Amino acid sequence: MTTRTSWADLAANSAAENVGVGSSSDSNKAAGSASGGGRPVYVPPHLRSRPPSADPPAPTSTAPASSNDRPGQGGPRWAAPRNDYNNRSGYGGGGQPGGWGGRSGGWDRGRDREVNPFGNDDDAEQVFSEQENTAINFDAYEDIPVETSGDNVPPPVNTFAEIDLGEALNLNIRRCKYVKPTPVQRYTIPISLAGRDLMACAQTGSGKTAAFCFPIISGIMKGPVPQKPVRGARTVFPLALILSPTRELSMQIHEEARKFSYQTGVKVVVAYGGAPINQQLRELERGVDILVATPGRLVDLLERARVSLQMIRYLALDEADRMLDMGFEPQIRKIVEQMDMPPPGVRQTMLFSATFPREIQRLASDFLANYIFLAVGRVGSSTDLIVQRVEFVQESDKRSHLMDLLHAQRANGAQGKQALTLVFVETKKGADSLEHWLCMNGFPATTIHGDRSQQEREQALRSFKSGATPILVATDVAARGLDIPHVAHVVNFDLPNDIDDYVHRIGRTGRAGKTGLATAFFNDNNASLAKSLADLMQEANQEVPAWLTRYAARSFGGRNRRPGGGGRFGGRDFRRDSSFNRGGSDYYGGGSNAGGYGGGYSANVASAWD
Ligand SMILES: Nc1ncnc2c1ncn2[C@@H]1O[C@H](COP(=O)(O)OP(=O)(O)OP(=O)(O)O)[C@@H](O)[C@H]1O
Repeated sequence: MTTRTSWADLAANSAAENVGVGSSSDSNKAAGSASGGGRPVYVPPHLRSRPPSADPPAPTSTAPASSNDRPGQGGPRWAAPRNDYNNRSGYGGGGQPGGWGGRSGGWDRGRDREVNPFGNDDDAEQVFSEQENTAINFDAYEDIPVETSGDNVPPPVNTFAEIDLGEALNLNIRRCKYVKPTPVQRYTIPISLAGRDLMACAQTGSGKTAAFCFPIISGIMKGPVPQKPVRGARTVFPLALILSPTRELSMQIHEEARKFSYQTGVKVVVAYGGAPINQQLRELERGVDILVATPGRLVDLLERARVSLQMIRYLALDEADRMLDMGFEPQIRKIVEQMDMPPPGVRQTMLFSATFPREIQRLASDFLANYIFLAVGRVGSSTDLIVQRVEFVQESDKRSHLMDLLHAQRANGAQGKQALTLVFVETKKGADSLEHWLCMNGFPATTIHGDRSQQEREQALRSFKSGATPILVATDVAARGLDIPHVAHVVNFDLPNDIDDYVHRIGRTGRAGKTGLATAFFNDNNASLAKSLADLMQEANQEVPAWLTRYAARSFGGRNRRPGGGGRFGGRDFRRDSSFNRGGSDYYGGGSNAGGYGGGYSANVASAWD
């Protein structure tokens, strides 16, 4: 069953492509803070922004300390690069008489100059610098199937230039070297700018982060200056809330959003668990327009009355299906429904994921008003770009099999090029023990899981990204959202129980138009996954081993079994399902924009989700 030769070729090709045709150099830093393998100690975002001593002093302000103050909005910030929002009342004089006006782009009140998030001091970059190529492979997306449904869906755009995002944001898009919008961006940005609620399902690695960040930043830039409600002096009132399920993903979104909002006057702050809350509180007090947070830490901040959601205009849930599954749903309901957030229809709500099971769509619809459903891509991941292999490996043989793969990868890997391998395991203990074993056998590995301290998690991620430790053993904490360039190979050492988790895991490679390789070890313990795995692979034009097909045919009753065959991925609006009986047109509005792809897809998704 071993396919060492062909596997090795694939790994080598994938490695070469991942290294040689890397994604944006900026994106390498996007995850955070986290890059910079040479740095011994993690420096939290707010400390990274400490002023150089030569910085000019912060301007004096006579304005009251409103947490939503946007520094610089009255002055040269708007004057220099942009002239498109000059006529907005409020962004200038108003309640902030010259308060921040003296600062050219990006001065932060009471402290220092806005640190340039594009600054290129990242060690991780140097490892790959020769090979960096910032272009996303759009050819891979040319004929991508797209479906929209809902009332009056705004038409998509083809270029960023067609959209009035504002000059400062456009400049940052160019700094990110985004030449044109990805398909999910082409559709979602006009929808969001039109003020519509949205449930968007698009493949892993296809640019969803920018898809929700751009309209939020642009909307805050253009929107009226908020009047801070009278409340506890230390309560802050963000205008936008972006929730994500893991700390590392929140950090990554924060870093991305900081780049997009550089010199726009829009202030982005992150709050997540495992890090000292006092530092985050201090950062919040300096002003926040967009708060990126994990649910647990946000609840803490809300209960301390240090954050109020009263002024929220935009709510985005990244990995929304995960945020609404059993683990997170109570917290999310508390945040969205039981605190002081404006209701659906008043705020604008955007939900994004690569997977959207029907049951979760139903739950999610509670948070939305007259929303548009968007599905980009045929399946729940850019699986055409990811070569998927599944090998039958008994539990007791997994380690030696992994060793074979790694040796083959090492032997066939492109000379001098560093390809990263991400190995998913079931348990935290299993992660530690596999990491130890790999290190003992001469393969530098590190691990990320929920039993490690936050500092250890961040250090592990930095070390992996930089290439210093090219193997990362992870639990599902690393399965979603993380955008790590140069991951050439994802190994499912232990397969997950849920096919959606598999989709997200393999999506850590093959991102932004690049190809990748995913290998799964399958044995009897995974029998319940056989059917959905075989269906997924078939749908993505992958070679399905005959033995897996036989397992699939035998697997009855597994939780992932999808009777009716065919696809099961999130490309269908549950409101269009015949079993959805809540008022039909009332609810769904009937305006379907489905199109752009043929019956195959529709037929497949029609049988989705039993
Ligand atoms: N328009 C664009 N042009 C070029 N690169 C882009 C563009 N938009 C996004 N990217 C890059 O594509 C990569 C993937 O983007 P992102 O992390 O937002 O994917 P995602 O859809 O959220 O994936 P996941 O489902 O895994 O969370 C990032 O490195 C990002 O910088």
